[in-house]
Amino acid sequence: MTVHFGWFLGAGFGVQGWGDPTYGVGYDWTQPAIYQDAVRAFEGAAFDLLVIEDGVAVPDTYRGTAEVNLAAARFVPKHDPLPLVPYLLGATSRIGIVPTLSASFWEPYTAARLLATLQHFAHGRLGFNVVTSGSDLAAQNYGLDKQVEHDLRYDRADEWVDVVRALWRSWEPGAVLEDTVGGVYADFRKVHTIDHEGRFFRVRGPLNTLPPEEEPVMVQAGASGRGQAFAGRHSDVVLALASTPERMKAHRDQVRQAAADAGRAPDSITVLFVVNPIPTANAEETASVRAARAELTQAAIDEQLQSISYLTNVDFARFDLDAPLPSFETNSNRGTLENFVKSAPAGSTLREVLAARAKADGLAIVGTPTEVADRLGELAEGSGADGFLFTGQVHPAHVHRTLDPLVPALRDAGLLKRELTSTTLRGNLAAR
Ligand SMILES: Cc1cc2nc3c(=O)[nH]c(=O)nc-3n(C[C@H](O)[C@H](O)[C@H](O)COP(=O)(O)O)c2cc1C
Repeated sequence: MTVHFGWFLGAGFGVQGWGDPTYGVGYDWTQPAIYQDAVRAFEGAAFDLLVIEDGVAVPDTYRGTAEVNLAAARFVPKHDPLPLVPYLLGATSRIGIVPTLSASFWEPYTAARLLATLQHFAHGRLGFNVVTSGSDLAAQNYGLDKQVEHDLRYDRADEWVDVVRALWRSWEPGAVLEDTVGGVYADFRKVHTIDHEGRFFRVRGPLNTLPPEEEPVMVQAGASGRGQAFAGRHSDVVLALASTPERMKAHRDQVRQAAADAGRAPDSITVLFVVNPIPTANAEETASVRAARAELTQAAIDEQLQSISYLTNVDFARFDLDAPLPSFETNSNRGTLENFVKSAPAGSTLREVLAARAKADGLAIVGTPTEVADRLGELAEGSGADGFLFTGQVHPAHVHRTLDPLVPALRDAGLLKRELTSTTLRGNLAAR
């Protein structure tokens, strides 16, 4: 049986290919062209969607400085993904395009209007990845001293989604008459205020543009219990990280239970796992790729620590690498911290955690194209996963190094469909 495939652009609309020997050769990451080339390749491969990550801060949590992040172009610089969307839509005709929006920093009215406009351009191919933005640094760009409490962010996001959808429904179907004889563009009886007065938002409505015929697909990646409850209530698609069939199954079961708890059909949510396939030519290359990835150099330590520091708002430079990692809580990405800590047995030192993460393939699936396809087949079968998002930058060489060998192997394995049968994202997600 085929499953869904897509691409998660983890670097966002940011620097692509820094560190690769061909960085910047014949392309400019600040311009739309390489993203258009990449999305054409994804559509040609019959991938259902492209998700574009986003964040709104320059990380300087690790060692109290932005030095490592700026030197390695990690999380920064990054363009706003929304202006890229029309370029990607213009380059394609079937694949879904999913930019990220923050329910913590966007007014629901602004989001509802912007997404409605883009969905008209997209003819049903738009999605939106809703995040609650755990970073204190981001909060400080929006007038706060620090980010509001974790679960409260999701309470606010719940109301945010309700308001966005109420605005999309503020025009009844059939409101637009375009009656040129009678001189009536739209029927005022079918366009309603929403008069929302909630805990976090006051919005009168109605939306001052036409709602799209098909509402954009809501995507979400919360991993904590509260994050999953939010997804269970509202999401069409859930993105998740897990590397074994058992963990994938557990995560998927939790999300489906959250949907049931919210009175929705569990099948109404498509759960996609993010993986990093690394196709190799043979066993020898597989071994050397694994060995290189397992080496805990200072650069590799910095790479792991800058990332976990930013994602948890905690400077990991303050922990002794050779002492057991103390237990602590984060108000930021709870699920991310839990995954990090669980990478090694309880009581492990920070260095042991980092080493275990470097050594384990994690999200990486290293092997020949057939081995990668077989592994994805096992993961899908063992977990019931609805599909996978490949993560990686859209450096042109990287896209082709990944897709050219893997697409035929995935098709041979019966996992990847040959074409997108629908012209809408909902339609493609409903088809297998
Ligand atoms: C695949 C994936 C993609 C994500 N994309 C973003 C993103 O673009 N921007 C962002 O601020 N957070 C992003 N997140 C973070 C999640 O929205 C969420 O905060 C995180 O998984 C922790 O879950 P929790 O908030 O329930 O604790 C992503 C997480 C995952 C697993």
